[in-house]
Amino acid sequence: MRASEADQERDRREAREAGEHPRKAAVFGTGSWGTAFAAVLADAGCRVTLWGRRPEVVEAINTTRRNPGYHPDMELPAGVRATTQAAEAARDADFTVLSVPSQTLRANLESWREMLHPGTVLVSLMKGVELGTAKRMSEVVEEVAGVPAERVAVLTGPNLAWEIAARQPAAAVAACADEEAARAVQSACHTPYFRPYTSTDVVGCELGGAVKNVIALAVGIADGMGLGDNSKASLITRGLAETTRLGLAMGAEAHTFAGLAGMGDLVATCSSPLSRNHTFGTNLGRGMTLQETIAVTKQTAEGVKSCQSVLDLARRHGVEMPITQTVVGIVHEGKSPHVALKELMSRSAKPERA
Ligand SMILES: NC(=O)C1=CN([C@@H]2O[C@H](COP(=O)(O)OP(=O)(O)OC[C@H]3O[C@@H](n4cnc5c(N)ncnc54)[C@H](O)[C@@H]3O)[C@@H](O)[C@H]2O)C=CC1
Ligand SMILES: O=C(CO)COP(=O)(O)O
Repeated sequence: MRASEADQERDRREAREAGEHPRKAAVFGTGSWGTAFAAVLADAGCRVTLWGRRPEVVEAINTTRRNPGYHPDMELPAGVRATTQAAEAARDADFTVLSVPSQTLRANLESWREMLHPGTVLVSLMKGVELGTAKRMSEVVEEVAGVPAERVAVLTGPNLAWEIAARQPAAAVAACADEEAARAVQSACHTPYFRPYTSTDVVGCELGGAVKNVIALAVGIADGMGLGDNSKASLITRGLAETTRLGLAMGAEAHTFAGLAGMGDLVATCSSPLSRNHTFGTNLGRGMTLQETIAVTKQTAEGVKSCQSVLDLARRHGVEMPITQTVVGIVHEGKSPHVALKELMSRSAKPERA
């Protein structure tokens, strides 16, 4: 047993001996990340109830300890059980973890809000911005659940679900306006392979997660067009610059974008064939139409919708986001990647700055 495992086992034993109950987490969403994160929480010592809307998925999890559609090779720990009953999942939960597609959060949470355990900390795993309102997920949670910012946390970082499900080492950020709540989330999901740091910069952490999906679409498009590593590195670097520019205009802290929620997640997502956003972009860059690309995409690629709300935020805050604008042009306005690239490269010359 490694030192940190031994420490954690000792903490759990001491907690049991002190008569403390194991922490309970409800995870709403049995997709790729909800399922993998449920395993992280259970590995960290939480009792976890997963809510899923599809009875056959819930049944498979409870009878085979596997979620065949998303993680056929991962055996879920004994501490995870699933239900289709939201009230059952939410009951007594110290942490209520939300992992449904961002654009469905508002409607889902409206139906769950009466069931939430009083005092629960709501934790968003989602990396999108709501269409129309341009609200970040934590803002939607506060508004719909009627809870203060001090009880709404965000868990983000370079966390491709398949790698976490394989228990490969990764770091993350647990962010909340209330540092103590951020620490509670950190402790609830800290395992020998999953190392969360804390932050109070919720705005920066959420923007890092949402905008990297848009930049990953751009990098995927470039890959699909057959462009090489210089193009990719330029998009990643200038993508981070425009993310930081938006973040600063919205009150985020600059260093967040150099950290796991910014640079870390951007690099992971833009480099990985596991990324749904990157793959979506690659298909577009290879010449598939939007409809063909949507048809072959089986999971949530948040950047496809959120590129519009990110651009909306940029306009509201008077910030230039040329890569985001280019992605919106290709994905939603039928612009050819070749024309869009030419336009991006022919912008006026500028000094390099964030
Ligand atoms: N998969 C990953 O590697 C990571 C994903 N995320 C974020 O986590 C969030 C969830 O993503 P994934 O689990 O990967 O997506 P997914 O596409 O794998 O799963 C989405 C889940 O939501 C369910 N769902 C779809 N529409 C719904 C609706 N209207 N109401 C209720 N449930 C609905 C699906 O049945 C599925 O269980 C996204 O915001 C994503 O950006 C964050 C980090 C890593
Ligand atoms: O957020 C992710 C990794 O941190 C997953 O990225 P995709 O949604 O593009 O698969």
